[in-house]
Amino acid sequence: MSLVKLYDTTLRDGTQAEDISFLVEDKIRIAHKLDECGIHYIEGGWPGSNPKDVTFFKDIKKEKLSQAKIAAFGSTRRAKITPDKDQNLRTLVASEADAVTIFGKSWDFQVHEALRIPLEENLELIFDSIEYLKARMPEVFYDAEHFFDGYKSNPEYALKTLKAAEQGGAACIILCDTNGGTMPYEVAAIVEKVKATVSVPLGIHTHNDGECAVANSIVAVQSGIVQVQGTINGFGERCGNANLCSIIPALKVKMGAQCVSDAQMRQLRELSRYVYELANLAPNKHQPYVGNSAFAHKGGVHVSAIQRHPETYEHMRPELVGNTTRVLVSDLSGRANILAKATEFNINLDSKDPVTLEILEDIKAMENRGYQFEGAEASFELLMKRALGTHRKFFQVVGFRVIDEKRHEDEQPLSEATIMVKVGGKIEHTAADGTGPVNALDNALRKALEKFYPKLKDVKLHDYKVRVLPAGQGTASSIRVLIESGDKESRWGTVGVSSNVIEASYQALIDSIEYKLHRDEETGAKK
Ligand SMILES: CC(=O)SCCNC(=O)CCNC(=O)[C@H](O)C(C)(C)COP(=O)(O)OP(=O)(O)OC[C@H]1O[C@@H](n2cnc3c(N)ncnc32)[C@H](O)[C@@H]1OP(=O)(O)O
Ligand SMILES: CC(=O)C(=O)O
Repeated sequence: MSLVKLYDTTLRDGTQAEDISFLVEDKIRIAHKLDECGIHYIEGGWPGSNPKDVTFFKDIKKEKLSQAKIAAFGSTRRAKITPDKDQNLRTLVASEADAVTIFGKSWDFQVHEALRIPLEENLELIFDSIEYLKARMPEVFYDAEHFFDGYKSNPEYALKTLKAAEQGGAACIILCDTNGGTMPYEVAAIVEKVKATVSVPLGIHTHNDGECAVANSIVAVQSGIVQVQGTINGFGERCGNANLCSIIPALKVKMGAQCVSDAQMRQLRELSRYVYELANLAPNKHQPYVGNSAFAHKGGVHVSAIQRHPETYEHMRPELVGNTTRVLVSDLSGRANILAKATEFNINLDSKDPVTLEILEDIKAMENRGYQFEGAEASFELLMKRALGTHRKFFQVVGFRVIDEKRHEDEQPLSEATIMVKVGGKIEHTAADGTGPVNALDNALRKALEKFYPKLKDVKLHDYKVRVLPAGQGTASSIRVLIESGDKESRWGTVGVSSNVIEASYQALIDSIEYKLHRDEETGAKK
């Protein structure tokens, strides 16, 4: 299959998503990453919309990209004025972008309702806006907005709008499923009709309202489309755009199409996470191809089989997109899960070793009480060490007390914790306050232990999640606390369960500190 050009609109349509906004500096950084990953066109924004997008086009001119072209976005001219008087078209030219993309109406209903102009006049808008830009810009693309809905409503008129774009000189006409409700079989049939009418190369731009954006893009490529528009992680207006993180491997691995190199595709997971990070959003762990769970195996039958051959439960090798196979441990585990985890932690276990069965039974009993080890791999590693007798007790908590006090209804509550620990025969008794009882307990515990283990100063609490487990007993039901801690080298998760939230937090905090001390000892890190 021939080359499919990738056109990324994360910086324009991506920012039309609720919760997503990028600073100009973020946009420049993302543009560099997209360029490194082999994206052919990067739509930087709509310069006629806001000063930030104008600045992006000014600033990106000073940057050196290895291959990507920068595209500016806008609409056809407004009615009743000539293109040279249209501020939007003028700012597109002033952007000095490598390419320009304008959208225009294909659907008679939109012309009547959104533009409120005669159908013929819309054809003029499309034709002369493109003609004007074509004379001034290196490359002009035409986004045929609502094309599929327009075609279904009035095929003759929808095709006429494309003819106007072709006559105006568009280098590529992009068929848009703007409302995102088109089905894959409709895309295939309509693209065939378009190919019989226009000879300009075609592109596709789909939205995900019917959950078919990726499928629709793939079908369009199968039907001969040569440009695919989409966004990283599928960010975009309403339910989002076609997700390039899924489209790229689908094109390369499944369809044998050329788009980016193998090395560039291996950066896809990193690119996905980079964009989440700059958007200040947590990555979607269940995202196909690049998510943490995309190649994570939980069922014992699956884990046993993938160890015999990964293709038994993986549709492709995760390394191709920079991802990895993961094995989860839960009450759905069998011996294979435990053995795989042991290997990951450099622990020697045999499937026939009674310890393996003991660990498996412990896990199932603990999960039954509400523990969950999927996000708490550090607690699981400690559990294995306890079963194997390799767990070392670095300290002993003799006791603790947490006080939460509100002295006046207008005052913030005060939290204070005192703790007594024993390390190698020495007793340490400390107190600390905190923004809440758990924070106070964490501060007191670390204050007591830092004297003996100064590296604990590096440990930070990154995430704290509390889940009330369904028991139907109101405040007497069990509480599960999941903590994510980290130091300069890595992050790790621990878990605690109790009917008392402080006790559950305490268990997770103790595991976190014990994990850090074990790991430092094993890696030879200085106290
Ligand atoms: C399918 C898509 O995703 S298209 C991209 C959508 N993205 C955005 O809208 C984000 C950026 N937009 C903006 O900053 C603003 O909407 C602007 C600056 C572009 C325009 O702002 P305003 O002039 O205040 O117009 P408003 O936002 O109300 O939009 C309606 C106007 O757009 C016009 N319009 C809509 N589509 C088109 C089109 N394809 N060609 C020409 N004009 C169009 C309408 O006719 C209407 O103009 P009118 O009020 O003179 O009749
Ligand atoms: C152009 C565009 O963003 C759309 O039609 O959805």
